[in-house]
Order: sequence, then structure tokens, then C-alpha cells
Amino acid sequence: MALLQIRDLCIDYRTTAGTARAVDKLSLDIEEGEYLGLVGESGCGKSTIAKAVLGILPRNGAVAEGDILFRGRSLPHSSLQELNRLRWRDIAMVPQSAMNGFDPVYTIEAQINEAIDTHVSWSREQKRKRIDELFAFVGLERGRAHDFPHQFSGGMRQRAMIAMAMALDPGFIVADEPTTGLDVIVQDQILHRIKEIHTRFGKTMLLITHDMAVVAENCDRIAVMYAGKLVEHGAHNVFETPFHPYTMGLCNAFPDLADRGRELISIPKAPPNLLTPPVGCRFADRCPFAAARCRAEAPALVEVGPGHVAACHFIDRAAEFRMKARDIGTWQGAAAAA
Ligand SMILES: Nc1ncnc2c1ncn2[C@@H]1O[C@H](COP(=O)(O)OP(=O)(O)OP(=O)(O)O)[C@@H](O)[C@H]1O
Repeated sequence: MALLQIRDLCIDYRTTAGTARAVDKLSLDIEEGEYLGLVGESGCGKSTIAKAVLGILPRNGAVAEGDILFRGRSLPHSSLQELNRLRWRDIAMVPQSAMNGFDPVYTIEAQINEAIDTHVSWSREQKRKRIDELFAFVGLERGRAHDFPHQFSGGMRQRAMIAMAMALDPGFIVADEPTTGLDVIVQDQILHRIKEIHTRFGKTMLLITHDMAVVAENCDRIAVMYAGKLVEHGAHNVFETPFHPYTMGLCNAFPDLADRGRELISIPKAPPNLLTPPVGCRFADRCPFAAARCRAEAPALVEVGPGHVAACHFIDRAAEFRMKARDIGTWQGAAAAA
């Protein structure tokens, strides 16, 4: 059984303009020991999934249908008390650095100790030793544990956040855009440290990012979301031989994945409004290969290779699309046609 099983998950936000379905009938398994990267443009529902897993959806958001099972136990059907027991001990989160989870009025050490104290009764000495290990792992000077969060740089706070996430040795760690707002060198250091949690300690991890290149470098499986839907999922073949035109477009837009010297191409236009999503393929309006069928009928995920699925009506033409997708004119044509 997979560690995390997401089953036909639908998540709605109530807004004054109506109900937006941010995640629509999404199913995804994360196996024990796997490092999954969840990618997609801003607003496609990545963070909503992370929040639902952690039971921290905002008041106007709710799981409308489907389920999320962690070690077989339903998270949306768990009580707040049960979720609090799971948090830090079984599932921990490294949030966006911009909205780092530290309270400004307590020292870093006090906050890590508090997370520990809520779950286990360790002696002061045991906690001190654990913080020694954690700070050594994330590369922070031990003495700085007595600092307040504002005394740390953004990168140091993110390292401390990683230490806090690891404090109780949880089996599953969710990192939601953990390098937002950090400079490129610090981003690399943080992503490297997060990867080490997986390679050294064998943790199951979910990394949420909009950056295909980051996922290509760090994760062993990739899930691509578009407008609340899962459109492609598999191992590295997802970006080596993508089957969904949206994945092809994403690969074009990231320098490390596009061939050296080749022009970077961005996908024209914006994703659909989730208050009134189209009936057919949600990408049709931006897809250079869309046909009448794509606008009329939503494609289902089909197997395109071992452990590799994609949701496109024209899977059999993927090789042709991949060739054409490398040409900027293909995408400009789609923008002009609309
Ligand atoms: N509290 C909210 N109330 C209403 N709509 C929301 C709320 N939070 C998110 N949404 C909407 O739900 C959709 C998914 O948002 P989500 O933050 O999950 O996307 P994302 O892929 O994580 O984007 P980003 O990369 O920008 O964080 C978006 O259309 C967003 O506008």
C-alpha cells in the first residue's frame, strides 16, 4: 500500500463570485521512500493539495469529494486532535520561505522544543542532543539556536525550518515552494539539503514547485498539474519524453531542460478560470494541437509507458507533437488562432 493515497480528490473554495474547484477528481499515490515533485503553473492547485494533506485548508476551502489516505487512514475524516497527533511526528512541512512558520517572539530552539514536547516526553538533555544533530545536519552553528527568527537570514530560517521538520523523524515531509524569495545560490543549498533528507534518511517526500528543472534535478517521480487536474505522472520520462502538450510546454520554458543554445519558449495565454472551467480538456485553449474533440470531451489519464500516465486525446501523436513543440512558431500559432 502506498504511504499516501489521494483518491478522486475534489477541493472547493467558496468565494463571493461562486465556488472554485481548485482540485478536480485527482488521484495520485506516493509510495514509501519516494521523492515526488508536483509541478504546474501558479494557481493550478499544488498548495491546495499540500494544505489538504496537512489539514490546514483555509476556512472557505474544503474537501468536497474523494479522500486522502495516509498509511490507510483518511486525513479529511480525521479529527483535529488526530491531525495534531500526526503533524510533526508523522507528517511535517517545510513551508514557503516567504511565509516561514516560525513565531517571531520565541527563539528557534524554544519552537523546536515545543514541537517535540507536544508529542514526546524527552528530557532536556535529549532535546539538546537532538537539536545538536539537527543543526549539524542543516549546517547551522549550534549557538544560533538561541536566536530569534528575525536574527536569521532567509536561508538560515529555511535551514532551521528543515531542522524543525526533521525533529521527530517523521516518515513524510511536504516542502511547498521551499525556496521562494531566496537567492539562487541559497536556493540550491536548501534544495540540496532537502534532497539529502530523502537520500540519507530515506524519507518519503513531496516537493511542490512551479519549476520543472528543480524537479528534474531532485525528484524521482513527477506529477504535472494543470488547472486542478493531474495531466501527466511518471518517472524522469515525464520530461524526457512528455506525452501531454502542457508538459512539453513546461519543459520548453525551463533553461536546464531545453537544449543548450535553444530558445526558451513560454506557453501563451493563461489557465482557465476555475469558477467556470471548460468542459473539455482544460489546456485546449492554449494547446497548439487542440482539435474539436479536445474542446468537447475531457481526456482521461491513460498509460503511455510503464508507470507513466498522461491525459491527452492524441497520445498516439505525441512524438510528432514533441518535435513541433520545440518550435516557437507552433506556440505563437496557437496564441494567434485563439
Ligand atoms: N483561500 C482561497 N480562497 C479562494 N480561492 C483560493 C484560495 N486559495 C487558493 N485559491 C484558488 O485555488 C486555486 C489553486 O490555488 P493554489 O494556491 O493551490 O495553487 P498553486 O498551484 O499552489 O499556486 P502557487 O504556485 O501560486 O502557490 C487558484 O485558482 C487560487 O486562486
